Amino acid sequence: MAVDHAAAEVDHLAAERAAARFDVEAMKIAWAGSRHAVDVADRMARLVASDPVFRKDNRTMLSRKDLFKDTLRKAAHAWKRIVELRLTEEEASLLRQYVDQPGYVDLHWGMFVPAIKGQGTEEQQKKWLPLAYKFQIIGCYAQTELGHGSNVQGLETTATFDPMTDEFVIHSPTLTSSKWWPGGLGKASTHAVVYARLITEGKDYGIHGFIVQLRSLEDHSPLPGVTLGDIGGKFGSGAYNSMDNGVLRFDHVRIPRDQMLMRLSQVTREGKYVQSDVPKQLLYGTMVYVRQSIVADASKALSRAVCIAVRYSAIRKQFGSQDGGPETQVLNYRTQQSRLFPLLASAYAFRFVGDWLNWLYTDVTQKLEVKDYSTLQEAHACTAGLKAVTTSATADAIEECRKLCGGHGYLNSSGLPELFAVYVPACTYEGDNVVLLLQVARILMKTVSQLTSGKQPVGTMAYMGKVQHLMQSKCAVKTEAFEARALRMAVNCAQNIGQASNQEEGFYERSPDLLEAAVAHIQLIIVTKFIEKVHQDIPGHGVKEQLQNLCNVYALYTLHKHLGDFLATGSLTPKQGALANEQLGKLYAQVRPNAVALVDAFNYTDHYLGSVLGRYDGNVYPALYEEAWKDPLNETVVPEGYHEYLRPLLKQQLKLSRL
Ligand SMILES: CCCCCCCCCCCCCCCC(=O)SCCNC(=O)CCNC(=O)[C@H](O)C(C)(C)COP(=O)(O)OP(=O)(O)OC[C@H]1O[C@@H](n2cnc3c(N)ncnc32)[C@H](O)[C@@H]1OP(=O)(O)O
Ligand SMILES: Cc1cc2nc3c(=O)[nH]c(=O)nc-3n(C[C@H](O)[C@H](O)[C@H](O)COP(=O)(O)OP(=O)(O)OC[C@H]3O[C@@H](n4cnc5c(N)ncnc54)[C@H](O)[C@@H]3O)c2cc1C
Repeated sequence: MAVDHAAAEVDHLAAERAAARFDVEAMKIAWAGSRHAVDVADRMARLVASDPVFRKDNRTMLSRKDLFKDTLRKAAHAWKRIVELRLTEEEASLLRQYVDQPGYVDLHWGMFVPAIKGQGTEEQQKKWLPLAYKFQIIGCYAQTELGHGSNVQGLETTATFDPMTDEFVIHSPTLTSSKWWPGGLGKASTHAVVYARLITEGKDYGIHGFIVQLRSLEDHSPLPGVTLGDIGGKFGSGAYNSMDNGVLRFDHVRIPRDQMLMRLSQVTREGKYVQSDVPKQLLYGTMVYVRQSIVADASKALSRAVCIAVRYSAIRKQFGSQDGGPETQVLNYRTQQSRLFPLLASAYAFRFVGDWLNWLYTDVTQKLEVKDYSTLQEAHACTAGLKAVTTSATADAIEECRKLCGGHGYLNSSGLPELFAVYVPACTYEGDNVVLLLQVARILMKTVSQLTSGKQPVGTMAYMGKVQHLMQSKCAVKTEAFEARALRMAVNCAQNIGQASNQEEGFYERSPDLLEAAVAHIQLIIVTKFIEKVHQDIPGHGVKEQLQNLCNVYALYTLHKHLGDFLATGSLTPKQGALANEQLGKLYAQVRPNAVALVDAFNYTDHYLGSVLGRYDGNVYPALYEEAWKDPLNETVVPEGYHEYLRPLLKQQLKLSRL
């Protein structure tokens, strides 16, 4: 008798859900942060999913032009809904998230508005923000150039003050000074915050921000002296190609003096440069803001990939029966668990450290308002380091999830190829991850060098103050081992640098080790914040226990993966390392019955997930089958090109065989 495999698979997910040992609704709250957060997210996700304009299942089949137009249409429709329904800022930003299509709107709200808020004076904010809030202007963030991205101080665009006319002249003196990459610049933006070298009274004062109009507000044509366009197709089909990353050149474009963002420093009517009493690093404030939102974004991308891979692994069966009986769900294979469950634990870890980072950012911002700059370095180190570690781990994890889904994971309809292609530039934008980790390493070296002077490190570096204890002690398998590993790696680097002829040379020579020391420090932060989370009062049957398990999985997996560091620094013995690995295997067995419910707690709609493999109902095979027929190649039974290229070939073979 023919078995209806499809029906059996659906039942599988129901059985998985029934077997879970915790309250999924309560876990949804723990994941989202509050009952309110669950409800708002749920409402916005459903609003998007039920609206045909937000359809995205055909995205990978659209040409670049059609995809871009579709992005404009979705952005306009989203704005219309936001206005019609009078959505709050929180609701509007969730709605944009669930539309899930990168576009100019991300840069407008994500960087242009924050740059004006952070670096503009009150009058400048009063003038420009209402225009931006109502979309009467569209803005982007034009910092990176063809020749320089990481080295911000090396940018070449100039803004020369002309006291005769009270204007700045914005100019691109070389090809390499062309702005290159800014999202939304290529086709959509009317304005940009442009970063350029300020020159006044013949002196170069370095990089400053300027608001520059690029396109006419009448017909969208470029203003005189402005050359701009899109920089071309990017990695993957669909994916980040919905974004118009652009190129921009200026030929002596004049802007009024008051379009220099003047909160941090000013140029007077006479052309005098006046530095405010705020640290010049605040120029980098927009990047700090975006880096913290990128960390929050990492847990979203990772949880999506893991949700697809866990549900599909519960559906997919291979081997296990020689006599026609049921095969084994691939989720039951120990290897599948040891690859997948650490990623599930990482999604939760990144979610909680992202919440903490958001708290830190808010705290630092409030301190800045009362001119307390003491936590600026901590904010920079944490945002840069966490951005680097979470995005690298997430990009690798999405690719691992694709492999965990076998052949079907390679299909666009699995959602994983597009998710990877959209996500992977996060390792580069907003600061290349290596460059950012070296920033963390510099701060670590500074902290180590100050230990002897008795200066007590604070914040996430406070553990380094326990140097006497951590350099000597044998550690139990818990946070202390992570602290000892991070501190000892940093101290080793500092000692090696100290032996070089000069500090800079030593830093350069030791930079590969410094990267690893920075990663160790950031992983300590992630583990610590996860532990702090599970020590909180978390309501709901079994929820705290599940989070405790995942926290242990994250810590022990990280330990296992970097065992070399722990052993080389003597932070653990080989025996402890082996025990930790034993323990990890046992934890996987505890995660197994809860795995499907743990990804259900992310509360993603099928629309947002965008994956036939990750469907909530588990009805994978009919959906895969149906999806295949939608491909444009299947519009005709006999393919285009048959008469030109296949038929002559086949006929020729026939003639040859008759010879
Ligand atoms: C789908 C929808 C999703 C939406 C959800 C949201 C996601 C949103 C996605 C948006 C989509 C992509 C959007 C991409 C947008 C770009 O990519 S915009 C361009 C980003 N560009 C970068 O990140 C460039 C990276 N480079 C840099 O940040 C800096 O130049 C570097 C590397 C930090 C070097 O800075 P530097 O001033 O040359 O040199 P350095 O001597 O190292 O630093 C000087 C001092 O400043 C300090 N410092 C450096 N940086 C900072 C800082 N940021 N803060 C405070 N202090 C700092 C240093 O610690 C140092 O301190 P001291 O030792 O003197 O005390
Ligand atoms: C999708 C996307 C969107 C973007 N959006 C924007 C935007 O909206 N606005 C904007 O202004 N920019 C944007 N960017 C640009 C982005 O910020 C830069 O690409 C990024 O900062 C990296 O700089 P880079 O390209 O100069 O890389 P490079 O610095 O040239 O990196 C090349 C290699 O050199 C290494 N390297 C560089 N410096 C060092 C060092 N000191 N020590 C050791 N190794 C080093 C890097 O690790 C990397 O391996 C975007 C980029 C992408 C990919």
